[in-house]
Amino acid sequence: MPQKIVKLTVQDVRFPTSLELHGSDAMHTDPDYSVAYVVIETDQGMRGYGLTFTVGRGTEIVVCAVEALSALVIGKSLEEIVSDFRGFYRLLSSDGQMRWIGPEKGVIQLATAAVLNSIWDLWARLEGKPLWKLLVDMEPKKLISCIDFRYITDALTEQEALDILEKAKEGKLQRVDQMLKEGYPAYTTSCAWLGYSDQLLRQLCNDALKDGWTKFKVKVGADLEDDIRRCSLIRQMIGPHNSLMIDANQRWDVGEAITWVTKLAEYKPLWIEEPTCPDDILGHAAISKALAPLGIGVASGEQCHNRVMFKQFLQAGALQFIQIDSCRMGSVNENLAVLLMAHKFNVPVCPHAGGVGLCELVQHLILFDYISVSASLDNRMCEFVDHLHEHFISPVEIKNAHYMPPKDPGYSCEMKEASVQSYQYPQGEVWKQIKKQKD
Ligand SMILES: C[C@H](O)[C@@H](O)[C@@H](O)[C@H](O)C(=O)O
Ligand SMILES: [Mg+2]
Repeated sequence: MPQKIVKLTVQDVRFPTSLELHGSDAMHTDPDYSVAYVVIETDQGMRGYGLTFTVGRGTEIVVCAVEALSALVIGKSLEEIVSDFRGFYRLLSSDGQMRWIGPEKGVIQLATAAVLNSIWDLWARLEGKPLWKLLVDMEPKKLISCIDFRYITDALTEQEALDILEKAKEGKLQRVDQMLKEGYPAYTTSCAWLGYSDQLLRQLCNDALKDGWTKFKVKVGADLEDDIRRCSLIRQMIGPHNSLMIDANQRWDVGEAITWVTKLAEYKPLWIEEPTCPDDILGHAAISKALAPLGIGVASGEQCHNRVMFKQFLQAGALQFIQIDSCRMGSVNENLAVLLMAHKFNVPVCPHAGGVGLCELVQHLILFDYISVSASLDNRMCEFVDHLHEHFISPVEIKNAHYMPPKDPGYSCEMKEASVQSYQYPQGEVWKQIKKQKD
């Protein structure tokens, strides 16, 4: 019996993380981690859950965009959608009256991600598999049929994508077993948000070392003296062999990025993340070239709009680490394209995660990448941030600094009903209290 989607709801759910400066960086000094939370329902009572991550006030705009897209979803059956998923992706991303406000970028692409994430979740639930397993078990031809190759065939053809997936069939079962036993390597960003005091940073870093973390990311970019002090402190605590990454969240101009990072080179960062404007492909290429002799790579992607931008970053040799994001681009469909392109260009994928639900979602994609695409763990790791997992029905499981593969069917982003109620903006209890205290 086909599952016809008869309902789509979207909610504005915000967490007051700015109160303790969790998530703060050189550009987002007081973020309230938020989601546009989507629930779709079929005529047979099945549900799919999806979300996109946003920050604070921006959420209400994303919610409007999801509402605008909902008419394209309601009335379709899941079978109809997944039998031509490429076509459905195009329907959402190329709607003649809405593509003007994108195309495939910004608010409308965040909304597309939320909607498509809920469809992938529903599909995986109906197959009784966690999303990563749905992808891993899917025949290459079917996987390819989910990807829109428009604008990327000069970098990756369908045939090349198929060949990559066919080739990676070798050793796949062993890699599934390995992941189930060991999990996928992770790094932590939780210790060193920009707004944290040195004392807190020290304490969190100490705890993380005790918990077996070996890779740490530090926020930089607002004040050079602060950065020198914080990087030196962390490097001293973690020792010479653990990894340190730094993240400027787009703070600098190109020349400034090169000078600033050169001054931090003695702390041996593996990468500088988002040194400049996320749209500046040639700028990133220039920074990469200047920092290569220092052994520092450039990473970016959490605010990279779409597969076309990633294509150009790869073609220009502008990034040494590709940071896919489960909610910024057009969901699994578009991320599959980027994983395959990154493989062709031989650039490791180290996903962006954190926020609300980003770890829950992206772990599926990186497991798929290892098992079915890259077959390598060299220079690869997935971000982890230890906030807000308690609001999810199937939260991530971290063991010994590794993501353990999720077992529950779906895409892991169903939230607890009580959390959605309390944190809904502005009517949730938590926000009412905050307002009362302010008044
Ligand atoms: C506002 C957010 O916390 C960002 O700072 C965060 O996503 C960050 O760039 C990261 O790499 O985790
Ligand atoms: Mg970042």
